[in-house]
Amino acid sequence: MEAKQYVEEMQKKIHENDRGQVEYLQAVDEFLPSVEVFLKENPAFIEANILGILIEPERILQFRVPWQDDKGNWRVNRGYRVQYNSAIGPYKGGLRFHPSVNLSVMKFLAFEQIFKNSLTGLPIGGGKGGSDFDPKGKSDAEVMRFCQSFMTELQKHIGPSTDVPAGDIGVGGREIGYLYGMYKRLRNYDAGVLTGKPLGYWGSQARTEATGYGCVYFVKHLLNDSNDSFAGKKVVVSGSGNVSIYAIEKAQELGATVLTCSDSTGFIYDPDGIDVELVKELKEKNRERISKYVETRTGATYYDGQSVWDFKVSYDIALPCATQNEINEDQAKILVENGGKIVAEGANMPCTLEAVHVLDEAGVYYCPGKAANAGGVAVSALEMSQNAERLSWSFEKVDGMLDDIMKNIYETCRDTANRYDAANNFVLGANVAGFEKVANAMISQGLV
Ligand SMILES: NC(=O)C1=CN([C@@H]2O[C@H](COP(=O)(O)OP(=O)(O)OC[C@H]3O[C@@H](n4cnc5c(N)ncnc54)[C@H](OP(=O)(O)O)[C@@H]3O)[C@@H](O)[C@H]2O)C=CC1
Ligand SMILES: O=C(O)CCC(=O)C(=O)O
Repeated sequence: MEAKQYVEEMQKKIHENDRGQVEYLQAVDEFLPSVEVFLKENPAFIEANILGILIEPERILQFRVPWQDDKGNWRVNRGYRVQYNSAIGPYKGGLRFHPSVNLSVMKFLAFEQIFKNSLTGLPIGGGKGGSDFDPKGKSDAEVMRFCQSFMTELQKHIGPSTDVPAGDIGVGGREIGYLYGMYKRLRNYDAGVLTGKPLGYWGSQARTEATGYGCVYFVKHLLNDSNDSFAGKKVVVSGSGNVSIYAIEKAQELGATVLTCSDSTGFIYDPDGIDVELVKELKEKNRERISKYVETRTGATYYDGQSVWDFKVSYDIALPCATQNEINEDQAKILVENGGKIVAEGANMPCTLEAVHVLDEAGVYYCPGKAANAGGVAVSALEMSQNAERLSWSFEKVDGMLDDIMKNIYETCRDTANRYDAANNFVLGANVAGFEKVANAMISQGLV
């Protein structure tokens, strides 16, 4: 069968089988057409029906999570773990606690994680999990009881050599601590079962910073290719969580001015450059709304209920770091009109397919999340290595390794795109390079 026909048949089948799973189908629709060039050159993969097998998750777990709130009421949420592909290593990927979590969101994230993890060059397979539990507005005790109940079930399915969860939206050091404590109680000591652990007990230096820093390192290497740098650049960032904070910090350290940050209620415009220490205090420490920023920084403006991506202001680089589908087609047009030349995704799938098309047409360098935000999971894999050898490496060592890994990912995407006469098509580069390694591993293992 011809590669084109094979890919189209796969797309049709998945749309029939998983009707209504909007985010998941979007991720698949981005991926499948871009590996056609590779399959054309390698028909043996078509004969092995590699896509048909790869596209089916190895296992999907769904479970109930009962927990008691501070008033003694019993509540229940839905828990998930999608163990998508283990061809190159144990399932690896974060846990998301957010009311928007459903099976489609979990599957899209786990699917993208397969190729992201492959791109890191480290031995990690793809998985993702989470719950529709909303930690916002809950007391520490409520979050703790939820995490303990969640782990009571999840522990049956994970382990340092089988599946190693970490954080994502709504899951930071506090949640990882509660989850780890419960795992340890039920299964005895196993430091490597979760990553993103606090530094006091088996966490890795630079894991907190890794996704945001890594995203900026990816862009740094892209800029280096044309003898350019972050110095003097204007940057817009969305979100004010883990990824955003450290993307802002590193971009400013490299000489850029970051003009914006946001949360789900509105955004901040600070023409003098975002005060990242203030954002850390508000969001990481006090769990406040970002609107509080302007109480301290009076030169900044808060735009209530509005998106950064509707804002008209001149900038060079956009780093969407909040959530999926935050930039639609119209907003991509505004981004281009604003002068944006590079979009690097700190978040997973923050641009719709239509938005990506607008950016491509305008010649914007579009760096997809599975490449640009791979620094977080890469340092998670380094945390696993440190846990296994019962050692802790220095911040400088881990940060240096992160920079090298991001350079390697950037060059792999660039060179793979060039190999298929698709210069600067980092979607093709990331998908083909990530896929090739996983597909080869699956075939050599007998496609089981
Ligand atoms: N943490 C990591 O290591 C990695 C994270 N990512 C991705 O980066 C993104 C951000 O994750 P992370 O920083 O860890 O998460 P956090 O929970 O730390 O922060 C998320 C930020 O995004 C905002 N946000 C979340 N959902 C929405 C929404 N529906 N609309 C508008 N704003 C929203 C939040 O605002 P509010 O506080 O109001 O909810 C918050 O500012 C996600 O796409 C995640 O999958 C990718 C790779 C690794
Ligand atoms: O650190 C990890 O294992 C997971 C990070 C993650 O969830 C992601 O890359 O989207």
